[in-house]
Formats: sequence, C-alpha cells, structure tokens
Amino acid sequence: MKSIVHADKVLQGVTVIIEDLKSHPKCPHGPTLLFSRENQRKFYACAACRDRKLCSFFLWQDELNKLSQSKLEVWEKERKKFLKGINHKKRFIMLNKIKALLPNKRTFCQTCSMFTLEHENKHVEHSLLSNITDYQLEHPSEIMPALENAKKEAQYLFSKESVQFIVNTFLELKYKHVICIGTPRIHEYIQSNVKTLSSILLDIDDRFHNFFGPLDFCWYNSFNNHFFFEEAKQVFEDFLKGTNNKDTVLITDPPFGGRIEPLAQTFSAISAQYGKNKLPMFWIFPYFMEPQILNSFSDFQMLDYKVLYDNHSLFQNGPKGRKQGSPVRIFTNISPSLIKLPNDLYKFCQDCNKWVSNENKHCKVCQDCTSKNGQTYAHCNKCRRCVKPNWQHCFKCNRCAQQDHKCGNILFSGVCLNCNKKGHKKLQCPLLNNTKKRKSKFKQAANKKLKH
Ligand SMILES: C[S@@+](CC[C@H](N)C(=O)[O-])C[C@H]1O[C@@H](n2cnc3c(N)ncnc32)[C@H](O)[C@@H]1O
Ligand SMILES: [Zn+2]
Ligand SMILES: [Zn+2]
Ligand SMILES: [Zn+2]
Ligand SMILES: [Zn+2]
Ligand SMILES: [Zn+2]
Ligand SMILES: [Zn+2]
Repeated sequence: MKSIVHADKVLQGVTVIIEDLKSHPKCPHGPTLLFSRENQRKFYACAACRDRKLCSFFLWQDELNKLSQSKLEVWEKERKKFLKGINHKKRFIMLNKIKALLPNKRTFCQTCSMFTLEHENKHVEHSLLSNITDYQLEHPSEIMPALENAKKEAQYLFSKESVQFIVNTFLELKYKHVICIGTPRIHEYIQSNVKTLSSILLDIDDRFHNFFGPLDFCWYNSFNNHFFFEEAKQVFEDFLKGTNNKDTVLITDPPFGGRIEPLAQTFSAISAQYGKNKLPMFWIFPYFMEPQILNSFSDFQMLDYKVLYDNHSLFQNGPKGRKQGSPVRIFTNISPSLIKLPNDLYKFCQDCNKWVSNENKHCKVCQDCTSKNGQTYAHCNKCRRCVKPNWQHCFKCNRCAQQDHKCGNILFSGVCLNCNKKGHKKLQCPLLNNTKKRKSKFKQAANKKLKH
C-alpha cells in the first residue's frame, strides 16, 4: 500500500524563501527556488523535482556571483537539451494523421512517448501500444502509464465519479472557462464531453504534447509559474484574455509532497493576471494540510467532499481504502454554501449553511460541523474543541490525545506557519510582531462570525 506523504515531514527544517524568481538561476525546469535550512547557507534548487537524482541543480546563494562563464554555458546547454525533440506543432500534425487512421493502424511508442507510423522501424524493440480507439485518443491519462514518482509528477488520477462531480459543480456554478493545472482528467473530460466549457491544461508531463494541440496544452511548471516554451506562455495569456475576466475557474491537484508557498505564489500571480474580478479556485489537497493552505490563502475553506482516485488505494472509499474514506479534499475561495455535495454520502447542515459528510456532526458549542478526517468528532469541554472519537482527555498533558500516548511526549510536531521552524505554532512565533498576531486572532474570530 502506498503511503501518504506528509509534506511537512519531508520538508521539515527547510524553508522556501518567497521572492521574485527573476534573479534566480535556471535549471531545465525553469527558475530555481531559494531554500534555507536552519543556521545554514541559503541555496538554490530545482522547483519541480524534490530529489537531487531527478534534477541535480544545486547552488549556494553566495556563489551565484562567482559563477564561471563555462558553468553557465553548461547549464544553458542542459536547458536546451531538455527542450530538444519536442515540437508541439509537429506533434499536433502527427495527432491529426493518427486520428485519420483506423484504430488498428494507430501506434503509440511508450518508450519514445510519441505516435509512430507503420513504416518507422526504429521502434521495433520498444514498448508499443496499438489499436488505439477514438476514446483513448481523447483520454491519454487512461492509456499512458501514470508517472507515480512522489518526488516529481506524483500522478494520481481522479476516479470518473470525482471528475463528473467536479465538472458538474463547475456547470452548476455557470463557469465557462476552466484552467486545469495538473488536472489532466478534468481537461480530458471537458474536451470530449462538455461543449459549453472551454479548458486549457497546464502540466509538467510533456507526453501530453502528443494528445492535445498547442491551444489546449501548455508544458508548464506550477512551482515557479514557468512555461517551457514562450509560445505556450502567449497561448495562456490569450486564453486568459479570452475570458474577459469572467466565468473562469482554476482547478489544481498538485503533488502532495510539494511546497505550498511557491504554488500559492503562482496561483496568486495567475489570479492577478486574470484581472480585477476574483478568480475562483479549487485546490485539491489532503485535509491535514488545511493549516498550511489557510496560511497562504486565508479566505479558502475546506469542503467535506472526499476526492477519489483510480490509482491510489488510500484515496478510495470502500473496502480498498481507509475506513474513513479518502483523506483528499477540495479547498476553495468560493462559498461552500454554493456547492451541493452528492446526497447519498453527504447532507445539508442548516446551521453551517453548507453540505457536509453524513458522519459529520454539528457541534453546538463549536458552532461548526467539526470533523476533518471523515470520523465523527466528539466535543471535549476541557479542551474546548471537538476531537477525534478515539481520543481521551489526559489530565497530565492537559489535552486530548490517543489513549496509548506517552505523557509529556506530545509536543507540537509540526512547523510554525510563519517562520517554518519546529517547536511552536504561528501564534507563538517570536518573529511575528504583536499587531500581526492580534490581527490573525481577529481574523479567526471574524471568520467564525462570518460562518454563522
Ligand atoms: C496528483 S496528480 C493530479 C492528477 C489529477 N488528479 C487528475 O486526475 O487529473 C499531479 C498532476 O500534476 C502534474 N505535475 C506534477 N508536478 C508538476 C509541476 N511541477 N508543474 C505542473 N504540473 C505538475 C502531474 O503531471 C500530474 O498530472
Ligand atoms: Zn530542475
Ligand atoms: Zn520508440
Ligand atoms: Zn454544521
Ligand atoms: Zn465542539
Ligand atoms: Zn480534551
Ligand atoms: Zn498524557
């Protein structure tokens, strides 16, 4: 069984510094990100690959100005090599040739990640996919093997049920344009089934060049808002212009091991590029990342809807998945009251004015449907909040905890959402001045008021 990567476990102690990336050196995946580890020199590393084996770029920040011309040239060559061999227009012409053939004459080489014509014999020893139906041509994510590397693409694909739920929600909300960032299944579904929606896919998986034309797919890195080709950048700009700053939604399902702050920087930049009107966003992520998401986007709220996947057993409901169902949720900046959830597994809570899971119980004290993880939480008067059902109040620790916990050992294990250091929460952060802390407390209170 695959494990769920808790991003803060992987990244503990390393902070990403959010700033303009223009001055940053570039690896083949675009501008690098600047990281700092406690008491150490800052360094630049790849924005897309969370493993040096996948992209070896590394540079101490204080060595940036000392770089030799030859080193710069080596990197430039690497970048060019990375883009070589991909010509989107040519791939599109090939796609159209393939479409014109009968399914039994269509072949896709998985080794080279491209379509082939019969007379090409350089692929004889390669892994070939043949007999490709029209449906499969329009749904490449169903025929290409998913790239499951948790340190890069982490390609986990929505179940049909979840795709339909999401797209139907967009239709009910009367959207007309959909920006799909790392959500190929949403894009495929819209392109082949929903004539009233236009969509564009931005994804780092270059295999999509074979299946979508230059106006429908941009090869893209969401962690640094980088378009691998200038033409694609222009295509996206035109797509945004074409929306007239109206009726558009952004949907993204980034790798769960990735950093939230640079993604948030990217989505804010796209939102600003979109125009004055707010850009509705749907960000798919596990429920336990809620604090981190809210730290970047304080106006986001988490929906109870459990997002289901085809190729991840933990992200499924029913016998194969966890008892509480998938831990993956939708975070959005539009009001949850507008989003109706399927009434077999969800119900409407009058007090909260939103749809919640059947097992979620409204707590009169907290004035909220308090479950996060899909279990029914119980209120603890001493902690003054609802807690997981299997927790008990421990008088030694002065808080609720699992029955078998070691007293005194339940330190706050996460990182501060302000400075990213371990051992304290944002509200206790020594780097946050008091006005800010007060403001953030005020915001929490205001948010609570707004909800009821
Ligand atoms: C968790 S999967 C989401 C797929 C989605 N559930 C679907 O079914 O459409 C992550 C997606 O983001 C893409 N991706 C991964 N890293 C990316 C990056 N740095 N920039 C843009 N896309 C990325 C992957 O190729 C993959 O399509
Ligand atoms: Zn890289
Ligand atoms: Zn081949
Ligand atoms: Zn409620
Ligand atoms: Zn409660
Ligand atoms: Zn308690
Ligand atoms: Zn205890």
